[in-house]
Amino acid sequence: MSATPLPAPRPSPGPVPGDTTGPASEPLPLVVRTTRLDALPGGLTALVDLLPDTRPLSWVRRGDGIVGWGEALRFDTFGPGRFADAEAAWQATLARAVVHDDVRLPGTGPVAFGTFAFDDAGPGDDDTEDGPARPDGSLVVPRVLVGRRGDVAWMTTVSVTGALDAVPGAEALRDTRGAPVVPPGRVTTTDGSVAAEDWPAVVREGVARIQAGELEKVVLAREVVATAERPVDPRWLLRRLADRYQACWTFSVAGMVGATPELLVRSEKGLVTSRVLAGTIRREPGMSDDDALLHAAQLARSSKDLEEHEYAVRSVAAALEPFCTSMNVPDSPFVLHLPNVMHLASDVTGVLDRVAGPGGDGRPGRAPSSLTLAAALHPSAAVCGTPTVTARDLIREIEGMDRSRYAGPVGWVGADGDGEWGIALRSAELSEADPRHVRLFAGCGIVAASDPEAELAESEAKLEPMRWALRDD
Ligand SMILES: C=C(O[C@@H]1C=C(C(=O)O)C=C[C@H]1O)C(=O)O
Repeated sequence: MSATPLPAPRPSPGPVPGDTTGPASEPLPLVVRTTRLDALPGGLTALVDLLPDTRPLSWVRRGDGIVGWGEALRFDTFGPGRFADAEAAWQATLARAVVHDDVRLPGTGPVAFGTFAFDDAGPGDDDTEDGPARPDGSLVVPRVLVGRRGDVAWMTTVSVTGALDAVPGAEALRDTRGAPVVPPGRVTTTDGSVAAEDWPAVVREGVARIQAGELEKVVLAREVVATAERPVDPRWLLRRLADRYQACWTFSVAGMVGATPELLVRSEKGLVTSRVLAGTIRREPGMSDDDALLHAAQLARSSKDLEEHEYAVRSVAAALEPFCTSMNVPDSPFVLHLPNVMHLASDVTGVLDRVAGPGGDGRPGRAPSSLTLAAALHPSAAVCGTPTVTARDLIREIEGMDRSRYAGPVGWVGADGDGEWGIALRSAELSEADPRHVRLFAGCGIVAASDPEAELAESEAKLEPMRWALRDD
């Protein structure tokens, strides 16, 4: 973190509660109401199928999760203060919110979806002639949210007029049928800022720096730019990803879309979980289950992958430790099977320490929010390297790409601070300037024994989910 003064969060030009009352008066409170929904259809894509427009909000896995649309409130933040400013804006909003929550589960009541840049200082920090740079952090409170957790489904509406909206429910849902989802048509892809054939040289440089003793691990990424025949509708991507990548969290926030297998942090009722991934083997198309098991066994024994994994687990455990009274860090990873790759995976868990009450009177206070935890865990060695600052500096020096929000936290936070934040991997950033353009990203953990050509092949395998999601078949 740098010591430069932080820019204040800039509220977006979207509807802000204060707008209706003029500049001098207090902003109107958000009025939030959650009611149970009795008849939500089931299935892996049932939630994302509800989304009525091309600015969807989503956090869905195996048919459970939350989706939202409309923008009751949005906060855009910039630079190294992007997390703290977003948290402050969220707390200020909650302090004025009026909440009727009949369901009381994680994801009910007020919820903000968020997406944050990987780097404290991306090349996009300066405003351009076309307008202000893309924000480094965005929190979006939808006008309507629908969620499901097992047998329970709910709908939340958020009013910015200071009064309750009409009673939400099945009728309101029927009204949400919006613009049809349009497939992207023919898609062509081209190299991003570093051509695929030049990328192994970047990896080779990373290996050389590691072998020279500058650092132990660095995660290097590349991008591919896709151009579609028609504007890319994020709902097209969400439907395909939610259906095929069931073990992943299918997300969409402010133009960042993907299906990530990596959970930076979930915080729920005092328990925190992080699913750490590092160490990868490709799963060839058409590979039999027996062959997949052989590959999995090979991965579980690979000392290079186990080393990469160990760095990532240690970084997460070290970042969580100050917040926890007890933790469980598995001794050895399991193998997570995905349609395109297999990963070494560890679920790190902990019990949150209740920080002292505001008056220092010894009464239990509020635990840190999931957003604060995500900020503390970011960037883990799974997406940056070890040691963190050396790896981050090397990424800035040799990667040759603006990561933007790729590999940054993406997810949601609720009123009590509970929430879920993934790492924006297997992801794409939709262009605001031209909705036919999409940047796809993939990166690989590099250690002393890494082979640059094998890493290029691994990055291709990690691009596969988004390449496939863009397909028009
Ligand atoms: C950086 C990415 O993935 C990360 C790197 C991995 C690896 O190098 O083995 C595995 C999972 C992720 O933590 C990516 O998908 O872009």
